[in-house]
Amino acid sequence: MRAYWYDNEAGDQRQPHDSGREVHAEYLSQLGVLYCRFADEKDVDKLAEERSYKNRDVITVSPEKMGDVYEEKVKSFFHEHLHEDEEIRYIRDGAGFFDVRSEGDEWVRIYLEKDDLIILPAGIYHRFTTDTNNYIVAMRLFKEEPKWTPLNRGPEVDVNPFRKEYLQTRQAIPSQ
Ligand SMILES: CSCCC(=O)/C(O)=C/O
Ligand SMILES: [Fe+2]
Repeated sequence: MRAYWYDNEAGDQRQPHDSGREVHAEYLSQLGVLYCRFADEKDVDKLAEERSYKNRDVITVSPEKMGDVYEEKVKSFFHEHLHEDEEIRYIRDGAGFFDVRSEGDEWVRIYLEKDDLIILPAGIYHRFTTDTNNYIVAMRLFKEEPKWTPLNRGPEVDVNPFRKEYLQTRQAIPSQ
């Protein structure tokens, strides 16, 4: 895992867009974003049990696996959105970028590779993209049935109760 401020330069989303300004895991945790490195899948079983995650699936995001819909899918993952549940992703192969909004509404880019696990809190605005290798395999954990429900950023979603709850719990974040 490596986290840094996104450079906001135009260009391919799959490029690193690395401003060179690093972000530490402690700051991510202030945003409610938790990171772990698990070499053993049993550690994920334990985490799933502790947090009452009953279901999981494995998604491969690549042109080989997805065919014609790959570009469309990557575009939809990169559209800024939130979920009403936590997003837990455990990377099994390949790599990709999760971008999360900071308390000042800037993008923090988090690069994840095999054995990295991330937990994004409900209500945080974020987006995802593969890197230039166009290949990631991720385990997705679900409390209930496997389902991906993004709520794209907009005035209605800004006042979504899960968004408001997220902002309330993050009120005391000092800017970095
Ligand atoms: C690599 S998992 C696919 C992306 C995804 O599920 C998501 O919610 C991105 O924000
Ligand atoms: Fe998401």
